[in-house]
Amino acid sequence: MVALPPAGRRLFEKGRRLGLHNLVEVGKVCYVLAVWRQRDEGRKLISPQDLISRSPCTSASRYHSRPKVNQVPTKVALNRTSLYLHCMSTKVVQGSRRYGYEECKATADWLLDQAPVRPLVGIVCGSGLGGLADMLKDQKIFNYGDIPNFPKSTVHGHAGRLVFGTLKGKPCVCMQGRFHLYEGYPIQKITMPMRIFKLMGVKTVILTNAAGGLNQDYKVGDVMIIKDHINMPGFAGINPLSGPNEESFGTRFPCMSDAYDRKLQQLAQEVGAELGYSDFLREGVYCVLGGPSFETIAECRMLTRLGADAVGMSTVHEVIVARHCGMQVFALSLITNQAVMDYDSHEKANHEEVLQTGEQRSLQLVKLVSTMVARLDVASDYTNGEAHHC
Ligand SMILES: O=P(O)(O)O[C@H]1O[C@H](CO)[C@@H](O)[C@H]1O
Ligand SMILES: Nc1nc2[nH]cnc2c(=O)[nH]1
Repeated sequence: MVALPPAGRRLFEKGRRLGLHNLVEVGKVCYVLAVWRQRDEGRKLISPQDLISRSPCTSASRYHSRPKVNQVPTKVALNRTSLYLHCMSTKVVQGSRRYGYEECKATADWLLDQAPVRPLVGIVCGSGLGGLADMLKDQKIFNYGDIPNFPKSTVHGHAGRLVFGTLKGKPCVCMQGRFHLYEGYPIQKITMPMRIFKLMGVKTVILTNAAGGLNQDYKVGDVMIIKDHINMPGFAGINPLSGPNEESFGTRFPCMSDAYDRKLQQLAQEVGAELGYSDFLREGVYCVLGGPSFETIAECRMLTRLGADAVGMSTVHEVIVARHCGMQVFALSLITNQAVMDYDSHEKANHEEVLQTGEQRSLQLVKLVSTMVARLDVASDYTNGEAHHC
């Protein structure tokens, strides 16, 4: 065993504590930590691409005569001469920079390398609303479990697949399944896909969710255009932007009074009216709670008094992160159940009813969203028009 410099030794030990006994065989390696011997270089965390482009004669690249971009060296030799390399799982990296730019970039690059299109529109499917992804043409599907750094879906009704394709000619990416606080993931992790969307070139994010109707005028099956939100966990300091600000994504103190794009709300109203959906199309305020327990009667009454029209366990965290990095946001709630407000009621909120309502309204939601996407005025930063296709 060669003598490692202290920084390298600490990382090596940390990797072992995390169970990475054979670093050489860590499959989902996304980062390479290069510890340079030269004092003035210090410690550097670099992406595989950087490593490959910057140091063509490292032991890693020598081992794999010419590693492809995004192909992380699977075997790393340690040598005394100039460079010590360690392949680390993101677990190790998390300790210093949690779900930051580098991890998001590595995942975005990994996806773009294989995706058929550079998406301009990102869609998130709520509980039971995964059918939205089926409308994409020329699909390329990634299971979440195969995507570096991506969490896995654990909730019934969230398939756990990222689907690329085109919708009415617009390049899209669709999350067939999202992540929730109650699944036990850190809030930064559940919102990470928004930053990955951004880095892939997404301009507009369309989020859908299943929600309980608090507004007494709402009926099961109504579709609510979200015009504003109440971030209940945020009141307790649970906000995806807590911690050091990632300046490369956005400002420390992002504005939220314009979170939901007004023009897109208008477009949804117009499209809804044209499709004959006005009877069940609403506009209101969505309140997020942590879940997974549904609300008590007293909680529902309180939320109504606070001005919420619908309650759920998602979306708001994603919206905050999407707005922080400058994407345009539109969101819809499908009212899958009536929140129970009355002690005489025998109704009980349950996930089966949520999924069932999703299925029943699926067609109309698909039509509404796809017609909106067809009319979206999105343009790519990737200059010439053809660049949407990779
Ligand atoms: O918000 P989505 O993901 O649509 O799911 C909603 O439905 C589930 C409860 O039935 C909760 O996860 C709630 O947040
Ligand atoms: N918190 C919450 N989430 C939901 N998702 C679908 N229905 C509900 C509900 O009634 N309450």
